[in-house]
Amino acid sequence: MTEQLKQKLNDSAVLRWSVLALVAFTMLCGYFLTDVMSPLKPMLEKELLWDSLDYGFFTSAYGWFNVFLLMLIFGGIILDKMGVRFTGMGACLLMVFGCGLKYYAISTTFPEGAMLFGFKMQVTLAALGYAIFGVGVEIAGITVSKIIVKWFKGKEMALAMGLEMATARIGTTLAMVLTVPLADFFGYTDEGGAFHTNIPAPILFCLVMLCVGTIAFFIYTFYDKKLDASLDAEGLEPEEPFRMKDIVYIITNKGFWLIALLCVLFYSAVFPFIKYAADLMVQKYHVDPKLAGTIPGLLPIGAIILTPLFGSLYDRIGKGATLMVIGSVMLIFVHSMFALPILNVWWFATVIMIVLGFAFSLVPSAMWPSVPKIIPEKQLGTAYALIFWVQNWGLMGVPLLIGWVLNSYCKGPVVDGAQTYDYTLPMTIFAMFGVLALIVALMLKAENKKKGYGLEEANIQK
Ligand SMILES: C[C@H](NC(=O)[C@@H](N)CCCCN)C(=O)O
Repeated sequence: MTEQLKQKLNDSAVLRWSVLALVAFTMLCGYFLTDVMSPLKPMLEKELLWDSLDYGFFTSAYGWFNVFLLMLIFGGIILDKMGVRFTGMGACLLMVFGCGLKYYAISTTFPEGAMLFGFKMQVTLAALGYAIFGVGVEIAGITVSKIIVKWFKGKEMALAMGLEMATARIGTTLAMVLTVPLADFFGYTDEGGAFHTNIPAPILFCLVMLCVGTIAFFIYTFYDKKLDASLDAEGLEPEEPFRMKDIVYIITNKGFWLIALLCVLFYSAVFPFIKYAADLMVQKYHVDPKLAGTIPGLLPIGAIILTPLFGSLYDRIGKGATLMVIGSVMLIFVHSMFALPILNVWWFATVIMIVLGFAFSLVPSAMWPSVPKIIPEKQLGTAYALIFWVQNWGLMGVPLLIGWVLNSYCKGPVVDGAQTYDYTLPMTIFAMFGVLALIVALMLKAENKKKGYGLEEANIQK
C-alpha cells in the first residue's frame, strides 16, 4: 500500500465534501425532473387537454414500480449486496431512460382518442416514463444516503445529509421557477395569433441535466474505489456483507417502523402538496399562472438554507426527536391555514409557505440521520429502502387521491376556458396527515426514551 493510503480517505475534509458535492449534484438533477410538471398543470389542461384525474394518475406513477413491483426493496438489497458504485450507476441510467420516455410522450401528438390502459395514450406513456424514472431517483436516493454514512459517520453526518437534501431542493426550486419561463421562451404563436407554451422544452432540459448528473456520479465511483482501498489498508472491511436474515432484524424493530410511518405521513403532506401548490396559488390566492410556481418555489429555497442549519444543530446538540415533533406541529398549522377561507391574498400564502419551509427542514434534517442510530450500517441500504418503500405508498397514493377529490368534489365554474377548483377539502386532507405525523413523532420520542437509541444526543463524537 502506498504511504498516502495509510490514512483513511474520508479523514480528508476536502475530499469528503467534494464527493458530497458530486453525488448531491446528481440528486439535484433527479429532483428537478421529479417536480418539473407541477407548475405546468394549468398548461397541461389547456394545451394537452389533460384533466385533474389525468394529472393525478400521471403524478402517482412515480411510485407504481417502487411500490407494487417492490423495486425499491430489491434496490436496497442490491445496494447492500453489490455496493454503491454498481447500484448508483444503474439508478442514474434508469432516470435517464425514464425521462427520455416521458419526453417522447409529451412531445408526440397521438391520434385523437388513442387510449392505453383506459387512459389517454400520452398520459399513460408519460406516466410509464415517470414510473421508471421514479425507480431510478429513489434508488439513487438510498444509494446517496449510504454514501454519506460511508464518508461521514462519526463526523458531520447530519450536516452532510442536510447539505445533500438542500442541494437536491435546488432542483425542486429550479422546477418551480424555471419551468414556465422555459416553456414560454420556446413557445410559438399559431396562425390564429394564439400563443402556445412549449411543454416538452423543460423536460428536454431535464434530460440533458440528468445526463450531466450521471457523469457526476460516474466520477464519484473512482473516489469510492479509492475509499475502499484506504479502508482495506487500515485493516477495516469496506462494507460488512449483508445477509437476508438482516431484513428480519430491521422489520422487527419498533423504532424502524415509527421512523417509516413518520416518513410516509410527513412526506405525504409535503411532496404531493408541491404537485398541487402552483395550482392552489392560482385557484385560491389568484396568482397569475405564469408566476404561480414562484411562491411554492420559496418552500425548497427555505429548506436549502435551513436543512443544513438544523442538521448541524442535530450534529452538535442533538434533540433529533424533539425537532421532528416541532416540525410536525408546524405542518398542521400550515395546512390548516391553507384550508381555512381566510386571507386569500398572495402575501399570506407566501408567509405560510415560508413556515412550511421550516417544517420541511426540521423533520428531514433530524429523521434521516436518526436511521443509523437505530439500524446497523451493514443493513442501512435495506433499511433506507424499506423506509422509502413505505413512503412511496404515500407519494403514489396521495397525488391520485387529491386529483380524484378535486375532479369529483371541488370543481367550480369554467372561467376563460380554464377549470376552477376549490382547494378546501384537499388542504384539510393534507392537515390530517400532519396530525397523524405528530402522533407518530411523539411515539418515536417516547420509544427513544425507552430504548435509548440516542436520538436526543449529538452526532459528533468528541
Ligand atoms: C431524502 C429525502 N428523499 C426522499 O424522501 C425520497 N424518497 C423522495 C424523493 C422525492 C423527490 N421529490 C428528501 O428529499 O427529503
